[in-house]
Amino acid sequence: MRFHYHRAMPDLLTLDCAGRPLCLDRPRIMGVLNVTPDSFSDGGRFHEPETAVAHARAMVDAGADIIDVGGESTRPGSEPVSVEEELRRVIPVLTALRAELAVPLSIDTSKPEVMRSAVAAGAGLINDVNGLRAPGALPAAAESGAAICVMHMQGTPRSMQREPRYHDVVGEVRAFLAERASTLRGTGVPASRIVLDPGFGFGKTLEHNVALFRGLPELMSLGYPVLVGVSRKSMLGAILGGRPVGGRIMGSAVAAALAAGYGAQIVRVHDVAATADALAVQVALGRTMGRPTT
Ligand SMILES: Nc1nc2ncc(COP(=O)(O)OP(=O)(O)O)nc2c(=O)[nH]1
Repeated sequence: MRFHYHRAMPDLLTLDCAGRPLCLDRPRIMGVLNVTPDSFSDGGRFHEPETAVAHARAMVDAGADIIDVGGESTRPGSEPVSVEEELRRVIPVLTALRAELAVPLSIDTSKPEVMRSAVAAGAGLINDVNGLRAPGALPAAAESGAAICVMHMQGTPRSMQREPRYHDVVGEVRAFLAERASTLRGTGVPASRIVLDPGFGFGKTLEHNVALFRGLPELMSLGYPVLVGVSRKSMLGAILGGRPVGGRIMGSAVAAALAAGYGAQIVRVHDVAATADALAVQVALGRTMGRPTT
């Protein structure tokens, strides 16, 4: 059975990361580098620039195509970090990574000041879990020249998991992402700089996350690359019968392969080697709904 190429999908095979292109001819791996003391699964492990750079290099060696540097935890119930503190955490790491690594770098932030400084320090993609909703975030991202990953979140990290509610989670998330993409395009940002992300675990119950995952083809039909981040998240813990964070590597790798099978172009993960294996098998044996089969 031939899978028809998404007509809505532009012939977009390269994400423009401000001079470091990310080719989307196959599923790509975004390696997570949390430079925080309190991230939900690896907080504090890479707090120092030296250890952060060493971990980033190891992720690239294991198959990461882009490194996502984050200075503020967005786990449920997390407290915001000041601009100054976030800059203190991420800028030295971005500066060192820019000099050491050839892959594109991403900054995981919602603050326009951090976006601007991070791009100046070498970030080629702005990853905003807040969907550019902070004052000044949209122009900062648009003017940066970097690629932009816009993610859906209901509420804020502090409150989002209290009582997530949707009438039609896939339809509502799709509409939000469509509006964000259209608004960015209206500022002159080309499609080649836009990535969309449904935001698994950000103001969603397990049922919402499952519906969104199975609804990925509807997000793909918007015609932009889709990024999926479920690595080590509590939705997998629930699916695995309450499995703690440290026991979710296999589940995360399987989910990454399934996301790629639905056509997601980028997966954001902590465990790069396991994910690289899972994606290699998926590409070799699986269906790729977002791309022609021959
Ligand atoms: N685009 C995108 N960015 C994200 N950033 C952080 C997290 C949360 O995971 P992690 O960074 O491991 O935890 P923390 O926020 O506690 O640092 N998830 C996503 C995601 O799903 N998509």
